[in-house]
Amino acid sequence: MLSEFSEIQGQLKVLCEERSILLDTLRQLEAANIEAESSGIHDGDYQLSKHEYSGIGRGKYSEGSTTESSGDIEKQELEDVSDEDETSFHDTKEHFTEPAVICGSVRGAADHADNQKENENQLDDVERMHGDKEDCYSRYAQIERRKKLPDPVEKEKGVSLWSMIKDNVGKDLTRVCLPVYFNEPISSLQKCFEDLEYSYLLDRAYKYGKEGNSLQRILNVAAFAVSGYASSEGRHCKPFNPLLGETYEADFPDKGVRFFSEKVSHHPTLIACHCEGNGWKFWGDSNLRTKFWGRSIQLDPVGVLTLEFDDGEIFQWSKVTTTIYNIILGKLYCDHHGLMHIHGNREYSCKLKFKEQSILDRTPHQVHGSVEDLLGKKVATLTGKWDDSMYYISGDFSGKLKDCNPSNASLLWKRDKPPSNLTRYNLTSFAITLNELTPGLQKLPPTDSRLRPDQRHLENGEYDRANAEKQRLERRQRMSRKLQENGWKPRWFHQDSENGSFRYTGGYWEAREQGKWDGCPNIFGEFNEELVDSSE
Ligand SMILES: CC(C)CCC[C@@H](C)[C@H]1CC[C@H]2[C@@H]3CC=C4C[C@@H](O)CC[C@]4(C)[C@H]3CC[C@]12C
Repeated sequence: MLSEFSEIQGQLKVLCEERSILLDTLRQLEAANIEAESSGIHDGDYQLSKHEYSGIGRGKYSEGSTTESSGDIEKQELEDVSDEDETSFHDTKEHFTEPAVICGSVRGAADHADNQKENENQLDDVERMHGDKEDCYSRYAQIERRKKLPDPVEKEKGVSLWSMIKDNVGKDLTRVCLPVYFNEPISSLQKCFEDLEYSYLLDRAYKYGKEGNSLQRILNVAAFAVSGYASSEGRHCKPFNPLLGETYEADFPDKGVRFFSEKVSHHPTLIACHCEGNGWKFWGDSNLRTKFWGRSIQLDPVGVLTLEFDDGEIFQWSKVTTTIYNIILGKLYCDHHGLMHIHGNREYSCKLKFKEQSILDRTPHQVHGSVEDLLGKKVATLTGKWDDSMYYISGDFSGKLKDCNPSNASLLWKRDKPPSNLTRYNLTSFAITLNELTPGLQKLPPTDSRLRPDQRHLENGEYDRANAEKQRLERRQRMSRKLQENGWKPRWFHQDSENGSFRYTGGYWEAREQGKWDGCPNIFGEFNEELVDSSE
């Protein structure tokens, strides 16, 4: 009896080991997949050698396999982001762990010298600021949105993963479909809208600028640029790579914004977006340049984001580098680092430094920076963390943050609390609402991400069906190169012939009003598979 038990225990141990090796291998595959997608190489362009697969079977794996499989990927060197000649920033962790905060949204930066005595409790201030946020919202219609994802229909199955690998040993990866196991039920088009979760900062920036407070305007814009990163904390799954021509609309009257995005190119992968709020417009297109470092992947977003206020003030910036660590072994996490320069066309510009996390760093995710006037004089200092909050102090404290009294710090932005119903995807409350088919969405075009079947099945926890559909749609995706070569054009964006950036051509919301979707093909439907083969 005892020996039987220990035998079973031994078998279990072997199975567990095999499972974790399998998961690591899948991570590697998926990592190669990310690299390929963003370099314009499609999922099917890999070959995984029999040697590597049989390695899995034997309980070993080759660490270099992803590098090998991505051998033909165009390797682009990174621009050297040298910050040496930039502002020298001081580590503020001693001073800003528990600052007493004055709400940035209530007063202008200039008043602060008189208000040093004010030592209010941080919580009250956050509430006060959030009260201000509510004020912004209450003008708009309220829409009832879901608080959690649907309960999964099936249980998650490790076993089917194993059989997937087992069944594909030695096969050309063109024929292998990577399982949805590593995906989150959100497409990259929807993920772009996550950057607008804290769009109230832009409403606030607009209001301040209109009142003549341009310093508060840029401070809120800077907080907005940082706030977009908050949702990436604790997220370990990959968004769905949209099909060419796939779109996503987000009409959020409750936030006073309307967002629209389209996948405008598959080779290279490019997404364009356009968002309108009260008194401002925000647009951009994004492409990722990737570098594979063995254990980590570095993603460098290429492209400029533009924010234009109705009074003509414009701000432009680019996103910083994101590195995903531990893609082979260990706990996967991502960090954002580098310099973000927010260029304004009027009085102020802003420089923000996202500090690279080091192993010994007790306070990771720090962001420091300053606002400069036209003469380069620092008029305000910013400090905070991209996954938590941003504060400012008026005046130049970049060189002497240590001497400054933390009660001067004013809160600009604080991240919302995580939802009470955490899923394995770690979506924020906002992200949970993005793929919901709310009652008002009957007139969606056939290209909307919400109608993508594999993503819907994953959201419902129907993993087998999701995998089958993903495989079918990936075959369709392989036609994209041919389509583009044959002159395929985005439906809602136009590429500027001079700088290559994409601008919204208009008409989407008007077409939606009438439910008229001429020129919007049923990209998720059935297609002629012969066309796929001829394109390869
Ligand atoms: C199996 C492995 C390697 C899966 C890793 C998946 C996750 C962590 C990766 C896949 C794609 C990544 C995203 C791709 C693009 C951007 C835009 C950038 O401006 C901010 C980071 C962000 C939002 C990345 C965050 C991390 C991310 C979601």
